[in-house]
Amino acid sequence: MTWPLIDLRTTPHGGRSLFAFQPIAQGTKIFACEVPFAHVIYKDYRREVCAQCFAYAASTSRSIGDSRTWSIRSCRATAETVWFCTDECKVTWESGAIGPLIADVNALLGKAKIATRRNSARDGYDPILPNGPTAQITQDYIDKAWTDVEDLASSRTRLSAYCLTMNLEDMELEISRSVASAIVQRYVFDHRLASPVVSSIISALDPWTEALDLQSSELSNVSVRPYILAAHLRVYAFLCHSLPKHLRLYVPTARHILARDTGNAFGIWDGDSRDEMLGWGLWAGASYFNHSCCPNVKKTRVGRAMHFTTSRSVEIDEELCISYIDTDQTITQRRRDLEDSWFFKCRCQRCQSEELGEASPH
Ligand SMILES: C[S@@+](CC[C@H](N)C(=O)[O-])C[C@H]1O[C@@H](n2cnc3c(N)ncnc32)[C@H](O)[C@@H]1O
Repeated sequence: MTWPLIDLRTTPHGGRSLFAFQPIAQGTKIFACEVPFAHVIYKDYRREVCAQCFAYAASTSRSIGDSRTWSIRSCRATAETVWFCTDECKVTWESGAIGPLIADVNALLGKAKIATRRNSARDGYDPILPNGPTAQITQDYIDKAWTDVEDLASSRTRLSAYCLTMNLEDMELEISRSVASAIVQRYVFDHRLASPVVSSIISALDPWTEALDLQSSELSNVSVRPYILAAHLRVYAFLCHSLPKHLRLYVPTARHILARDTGNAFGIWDGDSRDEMLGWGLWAGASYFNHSCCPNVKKTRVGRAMHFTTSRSVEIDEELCISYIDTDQTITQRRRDLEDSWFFKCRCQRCQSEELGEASPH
């Protein structure tokens, strides 16, 4: 699928961004990404979220007493049980190559996590970090930590010893599942078990290459939240230890996926009201949209797909932006949200003119 109305260009203010190739009327669908390249639904929501279309059971229950979980399920001996909103979703999921393989892998990861619980005395220190967790964060420090964990993973004996006492946390298991879902997709495409759903912005790229082409936020993320590095190293070690051999080959790419997850992934929400975040996903092509505090594009999740529609008419060569945050806030709150969670200073037109207003004498 090609998208003739949009064009990827480099900006002076925010890396690459999408622009209008021609004037576009309000309400036009300019891009859709049919499936997430990596995703996870949080453990607590798995019975309530359809594994095929991500429909949330509680959104459809009309009165008190209505069931808030789905009852149609797929349970194969080798796989994690998953639930569906309709028989149609179940049939679609079961006839695809990717969903059942991800469920198989998730069953393995769930069992492997239980084995890591044997030592529950981690108390904040993890030998996987070089020089302890308080060292200054630089790119060299991060690179050294990754070299060390790759070295650990090169010996099955040392890796097993480490993993059996690592006490992987629940959120680290969720991150592992998300990375594993990308690895399964790569495996399926490489072995031609299914054709990739190509909905690329850069049409020559397959979804895997496109995901790895996204901007990395590794250094900014780890600098703001140093504990993320230890979590990512544990996820890497855990995946090297737990995945079957044919998938383990792809684990070296985990660092690149993890570096691109924060800063590019979208939350999977229950609906427009965004009361509950059910998990997250990486819709690779969709992450080329920059942010604006006065956006002209609206992002909507339609089942597994992300659709992008103009929210007003757009002129030729105008930048096409969504909003990453609540834009009803003041410039100070917006800046704080973008800098804390997205690690950048917003250079959109609204922020620039509000900045000038702040600077000018009253
Ligand atoms: C999801 S990516 C968007 C695509 C990205 N520009 C690229 O080249 O891959 C988000 C990153 O784009 C940049 N960005 C997005 N919106 C911006 C804005 N309004 N002002 C400055 N930088 C922005 C920031 O570096 C941010 O971390």
